[in-house]
Amino acid sequence: MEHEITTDENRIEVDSISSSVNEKQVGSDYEFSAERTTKRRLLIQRTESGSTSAKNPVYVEWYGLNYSIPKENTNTWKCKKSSLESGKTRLSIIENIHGCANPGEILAIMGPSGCGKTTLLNILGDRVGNKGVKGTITMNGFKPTKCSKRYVAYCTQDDIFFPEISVKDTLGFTARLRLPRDVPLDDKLKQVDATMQLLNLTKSARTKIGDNRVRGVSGGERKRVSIASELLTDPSVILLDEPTSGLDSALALELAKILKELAIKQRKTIIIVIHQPSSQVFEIFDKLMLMCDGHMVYFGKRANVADYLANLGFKCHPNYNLADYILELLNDDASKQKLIHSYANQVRDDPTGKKEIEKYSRRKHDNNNDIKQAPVLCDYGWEATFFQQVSILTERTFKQSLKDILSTTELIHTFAMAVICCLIWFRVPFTEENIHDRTGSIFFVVVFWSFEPFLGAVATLPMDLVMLTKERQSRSYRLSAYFLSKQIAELPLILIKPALFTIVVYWVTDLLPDFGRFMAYLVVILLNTLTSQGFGYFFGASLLNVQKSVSVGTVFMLGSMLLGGFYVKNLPPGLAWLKYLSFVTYSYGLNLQIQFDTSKAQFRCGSPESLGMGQTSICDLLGYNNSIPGTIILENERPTELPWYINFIVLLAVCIAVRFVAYYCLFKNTKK
Ligand SMILES: Nc1ncnc2c1ncn2[C@@H]1O[C@H](COP(=O)(O)OP(=O)(O)OP(=O)(O)O)[C@@H](O)[C@H]1O
Repeated sequence: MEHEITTDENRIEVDSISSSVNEKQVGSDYEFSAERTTKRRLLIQRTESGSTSAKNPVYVEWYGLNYSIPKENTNTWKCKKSSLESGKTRLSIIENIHGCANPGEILAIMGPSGCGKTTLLNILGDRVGNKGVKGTITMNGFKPTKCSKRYVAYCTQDDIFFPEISVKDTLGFTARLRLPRDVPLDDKLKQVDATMQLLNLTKSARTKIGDNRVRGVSGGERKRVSIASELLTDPSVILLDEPTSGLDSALALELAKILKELAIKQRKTIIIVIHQPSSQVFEIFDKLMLMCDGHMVYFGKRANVADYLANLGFKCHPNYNLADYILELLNDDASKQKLIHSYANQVRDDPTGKKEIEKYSRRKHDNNNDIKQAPVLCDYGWEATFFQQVSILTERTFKQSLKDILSTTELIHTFAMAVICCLIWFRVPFTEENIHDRTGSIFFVVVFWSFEPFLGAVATLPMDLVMLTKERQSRSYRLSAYFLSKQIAELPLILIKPALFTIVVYWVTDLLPDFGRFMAYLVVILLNTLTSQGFGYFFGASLLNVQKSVSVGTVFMLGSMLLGGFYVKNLPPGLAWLKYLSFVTYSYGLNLQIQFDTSKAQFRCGSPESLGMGQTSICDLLGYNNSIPGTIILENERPTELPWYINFIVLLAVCIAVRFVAYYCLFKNTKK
């Protein structure tokens, strides 16, 4: 044994455990040795003195917790009864749960799959809202507030990250957003390095996180990044949902030891949901809560569980892993019923479990009266100022969106469309018979740069939602900072493709050879791109579902295209106003004005042969000898009579307004 760590309740010989594990695990990418143990200890000690959690330990207690969800078409008597009581059929997910977790300890929650462990953790981490939740949760004896939630870190079962960002950057952004604002940036980055070393992530620091589309770090490394990003913020309470899944046994044990040392040295309160811990990991836990079918089966010291079970007639063989044995019992119908009833019987005089947890909570017994009786307070509403939030999030969004918006596939796609347009409309002559080709190319480019940015934007908000929710729940930043940074970061990226496309296609298809007109045409295409991107954000924010927003948004875009003035010149009587609702009308109208409303636009008169059967030349009709002025064509082609500046102002106003509406929808939809 190298060293002993003493808690108030029991002595845990953390390092004696390590000696029984193979020093070098075959197939593991992990250095597991005495050297590693020393390193871990040094890293934790280095942060020990400056630890926020050490200064703000938090005692978490909960009692009488119930959670139910609406359920339709159920025939069970239980649901019928609750239906009568509440006027609604409800399904109970967890019932009458109580427990407590003290600073310096690890509480493990175990039970078979689907028994309600994650639900309980979600409730403790305030991730389910108030609907359907009954019971009391306290932090240092007070109800949790927005402020106290900042002291709670929740490491979810699913690791949620931006796939294109590297491990180090991911942790760096978290540190900059969530570490106290008075900590200098250098120290925040040092903290990132220390946390990466602690979780052995230094080797993969520059590797992107990845996902099922992008190859990145391994599953175990991603899990460690997830844990690192929570540990980094130095929380007083850490909730971890299956942190060891995807880790090999050596890594799982090392992680358990890191958590144990953090708990003891930094006075952290750790609650961990775990499926099947090895016996060494199991030994590290201080308290244990067993659940089955939404009920409690045991709450108390981990060291006492074997005796508790033995007294009920379930004696574990000394050579058998106790954790495995417990799960076997909880998966067996007869034994689980006995265990549920025994526990219910034990607390029958204490229906909410309040008295029971007083036995185990050290809140009233620990020495520091100031802390244990105080609510959890914080100095600022947010760790980073609004402008810091915007700048950090802009940098992060830019890094991620750069790979999404300007990916090779996207660039090839734009290049291919430019080639097709150049081939189809190569040097369209300024002749009467080619007027339709010219207006067709103008319309197509407007429509292309409506659909392309729309489809790119419509999915981003629903896809960011999980990350947004996770980070907003830990009060990392304001929603307005997120939305503003998204606009700033994506603005230059979204404009690059239409700009390149227009530069090439404009000159190859031989639109009006006038630089000023070209620039005006380009500005309209870019403004049109931003407007349709804004509509993408709007549909994404209002429906927050990729499939639904794409479906509804596509109908809107097709409607805008049909009303844009190219396909239908004369709408049915009474419906002519509809064209003013389409932003394409304004962009297309503007570009027609740019191309035709000038004396430079002259179109050679066509002959009866070149115009085709039955076509009468405009020159013959209006008495032009050689060429038709563009203004005459504009009269016939343009979708509205509006002057160019009105078209421009309306397009600009729609572009800005739709973003405000999108933000409002996002705000409404993400508000609890
Ligand atoms: N919002 C919900 N809607 C429908 N069912 C739900 C909801 N929340 C929880 N449940 C159900 O409640 C039960 C408990 O779920 P929970 O995720 O808490 O289980 P668990 O013990 O964490 O399982 P696992 O170990 O497999 O993750 C499951 O049967 C789940 O399907």
